[in-house]
Amino acid sequence: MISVDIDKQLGDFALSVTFQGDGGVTALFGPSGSGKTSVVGMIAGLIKPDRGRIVVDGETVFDSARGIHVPAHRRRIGTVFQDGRLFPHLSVARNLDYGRWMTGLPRDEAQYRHVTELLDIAPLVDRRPGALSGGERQRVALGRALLMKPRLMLLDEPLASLDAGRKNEILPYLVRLRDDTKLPMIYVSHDAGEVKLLASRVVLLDGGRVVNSGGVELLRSASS
Ligand SMILES: Nc1ncnc2c1ncn2[C@@H]1O[C@H](COP(=O)(O)OP(=O)(O)OP(=O)(O)O)[C@@H](O)[C@H]1O
Repeated sequence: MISVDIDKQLGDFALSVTFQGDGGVTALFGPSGSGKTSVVGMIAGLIKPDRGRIVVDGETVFDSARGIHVPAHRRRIGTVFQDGRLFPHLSVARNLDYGRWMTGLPRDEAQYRHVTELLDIAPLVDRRPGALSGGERQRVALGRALLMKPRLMLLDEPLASLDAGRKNEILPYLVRLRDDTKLPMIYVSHDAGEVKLLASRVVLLDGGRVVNSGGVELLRSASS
């Protein structure tokens, strides 16, 4: 489903990462500074690797040897960051529509209804992000990513900015999203509990390298 083999020098930090993800949730797990966000940025198309290859759903989106670097908005990858990154001056409805519009897709009313119901965000559509709780903002960010009909979801610590109560409020939505959409996902976290709940595969990163990969049982011996 996704295959990553990339090298990138970021200042003094050398990143060299190879892994494959299946159709389920693949967690990128590792301590702060291990390179998780940089890997996400390269899969999303926001950072260009120095060398390597990234294949998503059978399409090569980056290949240094063949000079392929598909721009981020053409990768059909839904990305959700820790802080949601909603546009503060746009209503929730317009935020939701943004990803779809950017990718040039026609509006799909049935999908819009389904996604807003799945995430319980229909009652929020007239508000601006400033009038939402942190958890509501993340649900809108998830909805915006889903509405661009991605073939892969990249979730970069989507719960990290939330307190424990809000985390527990959002986790069931992530489980629902995983089970309902069946979209492959890359889930970045340094919270072993979240990863055990959501992921089917774990890729352990440390110092810009993959130090192990396999099932969630790997987390028994890993520190968070
Ligand atoms: N543009 C850059 N220039 C120089 N160094 C960078 C750059 N981007 C990232 N780095 C360094 O690369 C390393 C990995 O950073 P990255 O944000 O990918 O780690 P992370 O595992 O996501 O960390 P965290 O869990 O704290 O978000 C860090 O040492 C960081 O300082």
